[in-house]
Amino acid sequence: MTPSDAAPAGRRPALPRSTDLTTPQEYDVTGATVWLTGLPSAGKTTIAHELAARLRAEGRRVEVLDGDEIREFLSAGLGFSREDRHTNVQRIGFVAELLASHGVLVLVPVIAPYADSREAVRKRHAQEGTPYVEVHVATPVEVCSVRDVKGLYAKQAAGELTGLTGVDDPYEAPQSPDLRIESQDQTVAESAEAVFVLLSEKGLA
Ligand SMILES: Nc1ncnc2c1ncn2[C@@H]1O[C@H](COP(=O)(O)OS(=O)(=O)O)[C@@H](OP(=O)(O)O)[C@H]1O
Ligand SMILES: Nc1ncnc2c1ncn2[C@@H]1O[C@H](COP(=O)(O)OP(=O)(O)O)[C@@H](O)[C@H]1O
Repeated sequence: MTPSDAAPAGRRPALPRSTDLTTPQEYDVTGATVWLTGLPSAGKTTIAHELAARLRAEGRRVEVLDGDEIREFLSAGLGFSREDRHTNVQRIGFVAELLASHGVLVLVPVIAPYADSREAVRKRHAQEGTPYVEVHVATPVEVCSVRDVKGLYAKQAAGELTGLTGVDDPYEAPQSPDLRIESQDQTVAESAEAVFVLLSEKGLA
């Protein structure tokens, strides 16, 4: 590596400028992690997929790191204790940052209930110089429990499940997210559009 190739402190080296990449856009484009935090049934997954479709239509490379899929593979064996949730969130944050550092827009619809876990992910991104955006899907628990997409609120109420985030397990709401979405007052398209506008304003979409 020559001195001119050296990366700024804390940043992994950029891809070398070589002729074997098909187009300059492949490495000039800025990636980012967009973390959608909120209660079960808040709308995180739905907004992520709506936004992903919109971004792909604009020609962006997008990955959705879905919480359920991650728990099936990368975080197989982890439960919902505070420690396991922290480990899960750090693993997802690690993968998200890697992808984002290579120009991918990474959408992460994962509860991430603890402020210190989210802060650690934000710090990792800052250390690597990778953009990180926090979106709080702030749907009230009363609305989430009526939606109850996976039947978890009903199970908790029936005594078949304990430790449900926002009911009998903590959810530490972000104090100053980059965006707060009140999904109970919006259509899915409006919620996704709000994130898209934010990304555009930040030069990330
Ligand atoms: N006890 C309890 N509390 C909260 N959520 C629960 C629980 N048990 C199962 N689930 C379902 O697990 C889905 C994935 O959780 P996450 O990986 O996003 O959670 S965490 O960030 O590790 O806390 C999460 O998905 P979403 O509903 O999409 O949020 C829940 O449906
Ligand atoms: N503005 C909105 N944004 C996102 N979801 C919404 C909105 N309005 C209604 N919904 C509905 O709420 C439910 C949210 O479910 P889901 O996306 O799986 O939540 P989560 O991933 O947060 O657990 C879906 O049935 C979705 O259609």
